[in-house]
Formats: sequence, structure tokens, C-alpha cells
Amino acid sequence: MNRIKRALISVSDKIGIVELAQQLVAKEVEVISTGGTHQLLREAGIPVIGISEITGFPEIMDGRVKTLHPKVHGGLLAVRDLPTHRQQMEANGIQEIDLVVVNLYPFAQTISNPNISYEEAIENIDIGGPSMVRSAAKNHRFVTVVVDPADYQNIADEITNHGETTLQTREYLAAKAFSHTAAYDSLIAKHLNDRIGNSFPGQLTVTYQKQSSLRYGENPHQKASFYKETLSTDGLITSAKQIHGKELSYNNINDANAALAIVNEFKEPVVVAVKHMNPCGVGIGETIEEAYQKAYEADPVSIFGGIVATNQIVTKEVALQMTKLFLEIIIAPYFELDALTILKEKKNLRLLALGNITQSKANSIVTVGGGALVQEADLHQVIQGDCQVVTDREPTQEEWEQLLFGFKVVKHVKSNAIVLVKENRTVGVGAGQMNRIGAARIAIGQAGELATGSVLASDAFFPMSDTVEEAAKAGVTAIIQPGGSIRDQESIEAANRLGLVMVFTGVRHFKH
Ligand SMILES: NC(=O)c1ncn([C@@H]2O[C@H](COP(=O)(O)O)[C@@H](O)[C@H]2O)c1NC=O
Repeated sequence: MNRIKRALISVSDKIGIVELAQQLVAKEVEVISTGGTHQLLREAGIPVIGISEITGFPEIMDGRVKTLHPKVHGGLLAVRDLPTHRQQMEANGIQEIDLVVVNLYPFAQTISNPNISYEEAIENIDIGGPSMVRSAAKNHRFVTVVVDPADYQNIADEITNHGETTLQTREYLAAKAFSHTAAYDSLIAKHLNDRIGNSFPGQLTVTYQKQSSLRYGENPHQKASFYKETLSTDGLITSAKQIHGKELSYNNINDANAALAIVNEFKEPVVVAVKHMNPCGVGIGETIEEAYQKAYEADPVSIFGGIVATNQIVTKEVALQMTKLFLEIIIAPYFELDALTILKEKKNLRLLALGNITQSKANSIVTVGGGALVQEADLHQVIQGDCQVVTDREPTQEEWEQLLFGFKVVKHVKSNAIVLVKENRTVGVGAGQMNRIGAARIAIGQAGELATGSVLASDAFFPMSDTVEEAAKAGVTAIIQPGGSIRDQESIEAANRLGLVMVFTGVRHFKH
């Protein structure tokens, strides 16, 4: 029997704590507490002992030292059935503490305020709280530790019904407690590393909060969950508000994220259709209606069952167009009410509202067997001024616009990638090929007659002149590519010979 006789309560977030303390006191549990928590419980009429009565020491240094005392940590860490520990408890006047309820100084909330001073951030690093949580969690064979108000009722019920908690409960709570302190410390480490510009620290500690359990992962036999960065900002997939449709799947979230990355490349109205992480149609226009029409015409076959994202408010007019198709998801900053009425008639369509769509600047992390590859996000955007025209002929204004559009899209297509663009829409996408000419042939084949008069964008340089020759044969008039191959000259000569314009960006956008 591990009856709970004494509890130590020290919480920053005081939600639900009075109710919990009342239930403990009803079971004759003695409650010990620190400054603010003590005062609150007292005011609620709950009999509570101040921590200083236990430690025989005042709370000092503006709360920096309150519970950091052997009478607290001895009471938490003592192995109850070990005679030497028992003797030492008696010799030093240490009494058992069986339950610890702690939640920590709100460090995440504090640093999410951009105006917060360094001193205030530091003062919000909790030391005494995590120490108690860790002591209690280590000794979970005897001690119950609660760090989450969501667990209060279950714990209160167990204690009310049985006077104690089960070992199974204590084990669960201990694992949760160590996750909690680890996440807390990892956020502090990240904050301090960010301040000194250390993006690749010797030990990488990342922390995510579970957003939801997913029905399954990439395939039905894979279990999966969706996590969110503790300090992730609005306007990203993690903060999307789902306003209609069944729950998102793992693949939906991944595809939606890919679509949003392309949307972020554009300031003008854009509509992006994505299938399996690759864009199948991207269109820009003066209005969302025009952009949608272009994205649809880009590939009327592949958009079926796809994910559509835009940087514009979804209007009634475009909603009527969209309902003609089977789409999995529509993602937009907002939806007009009339548009919602129309779209909600489609039971299987999911609608996500994001507010102002933004781009995550966080490093990307990809796991590999036994490790991870970490890199900066590819935030580079090529502008005309960065480019070098390497052919005799200069691009026309129209060609410049289409070339830069194409390069924005090809950045988000799996390598090797070639994209053909014409009249503000993609007309051919060659994705994920093992050689460049293969990707070019797919894009050209898909464009068909529309290849005539189109421009071609390539995510990386041409190892030989065959892509230029193939493009010229199809009627492509201009090419944008990073340049940098030892055989660039062959491609330039082919372009001159065949009357094409070629522009080098100097920047490559591989995506694997
Ligand atoms: N310094 C200590 O010994 C100490 N002991 C507990 N705390 C924290 O003090 C907070 C509660 O303070 P109060 O009860 O005074 O409102 C809790 O978030 C708890 O984690 C401490 N504060 C910071 O380290």
C-alpha cells in the first residue's frame, strides 16, 4: 500500500488547482505549497502548509530558491523500503512527499513575446520546479508526479477511490514528466542557441507537441501522429483551421505543406494543385478565378483528387468552378460565406483556412538510418537582377516573366525536375527522374502542342546539350537553369544555334 498522505503543490498555471486540492484534502492528504499557490489555496479556504515550514528556510532571491532543499528532495527521493534511507530520514527530520503537482514557469509563452527582455526570459527559466518533477519521476515506484492539468481529474479519482495511485499510472506520469522537463530544457537551449546564432549545436534537441493522432501514416499499416513545434507561428500547416470535411491524413498534411510552400513563392494571386508532393498545375492571374482556371488547364487530368492551395480568399465564383471536380482539400487564407455553403455540400472535401499564409524559416530535419540531416530551409528566391543572360538573344519581357515563374515552381518539384510554362501557367512537369533529359521529355510530352512558345525551367544545370536540343525541337523559346556544368558552353552554343534564349540563375534548387 502506497497511500498518499502528503502532497506538494507548486504551480504557475493555477487552473483547476483549487478543485484538485479540495479533493486531496477530502481524502485527508496534507497539502504543502509555495508562495503564490499557497496564497491561492489559503484564500479558497483549503488548509495548506507553507513550504518554509517544511524547509525551515525562507523563500529567497525572488523565488529563485524555494523548494531546493534536502527536506523536499529527501522526501521525494527516499526509497521507502530501504532501511538506511529510513534511518537517514529520521535522523534529518525528513518526511515523505507522496505526490507532486507542479507546472513550470511559462518560458515558451514568455519568449513568444518579441518584446521580452533577455533578463525576463532568463528569470522565466524554472529551476526548482523541474528539480522536483525529476526527483519525483525518478522515484515513481513510490511517488506520483503530475505536470499536466489534464491529468488532475484522473489522479483525483484514483486517490478518492483507492487512497493511492497504481504503479502503472505512476510509470505513465513519470515518462510524461521527463518528456516535459526535456522539452522545457530543449526550448531553453534553442532560445539561447538562436540568440548566439548557433543553428547547428553539438547536441540537437528538438521539441514538438503532439497535435493529433493520425489514422495511419503514409500507408495503412504504418501508425502515425502529427506534431507541432512548441513555438510554431500562425499561417503554417500546423495552425490551419479545418472548417469542413473528415480528418486530415498523413499524406494530406504532407501534400498540403508542399502546396503551401509553392503558394509562398508568389505575391500575385496564385492557385497551386499538388499531387504526391509535386505540383501538377500552377496558375497565376489578376484574380483567383483566373489563377484557378490556369491551374486547372495546366493539367486537367492530374488535378483530379488533388490538393488545391491559394493565397486568395475563395469566392463564390471560384467555389462553383472547384465543385465541378473531385478535390481532396482546398487551402486558402479565408473562404467567403457563400463559397463555404457551396463547398460544404461536398462531404469528402476538406477545407483549411490559414489566415495569412507564411513560410517556416526553421531548419529542415530529415531522418536517416540512425541519424538526421539538418539544413537551412531553401528560402532563396531568384529575381531577374540575379540572372545572367548567356545567349546572344536577350529574353523578351514576356519570356522573363515566364522564366521566373517557371523557376519558382521547379524549385518545388522533386529532382531531377523540368517545368514548362506558358501564359502564366505550367504546361508540363517532369518530376523525380534519374536523368535530366528524361525529366525534360516527360514535361515536353505532357505539354504536347502547348510546348510551342513555352519556356523551360530546370532545377539544376544541364550536364550536356541534349535538353536544349530536345526543347528546341518542341518549340520552347527560352530556358532558365542554374548553370555551372563544365559543359555549359555546349548548351550555350546549342541554344544560340537553335535560336533559344538561355538564362543562368547561379542558384540550384534540388529537392529530394
Ligand atoms: N526556486 C524554487 O525552488 C522553485 N520551486 C518551485 N518553483 C516554481 O514556482 C512556481 C510556483 O510558484 P508560486 O507557488 O509562488 O506561484 C512553479 O512554477 C514551480 O515550478 C520554483 N521556482 C523556480 O525555480
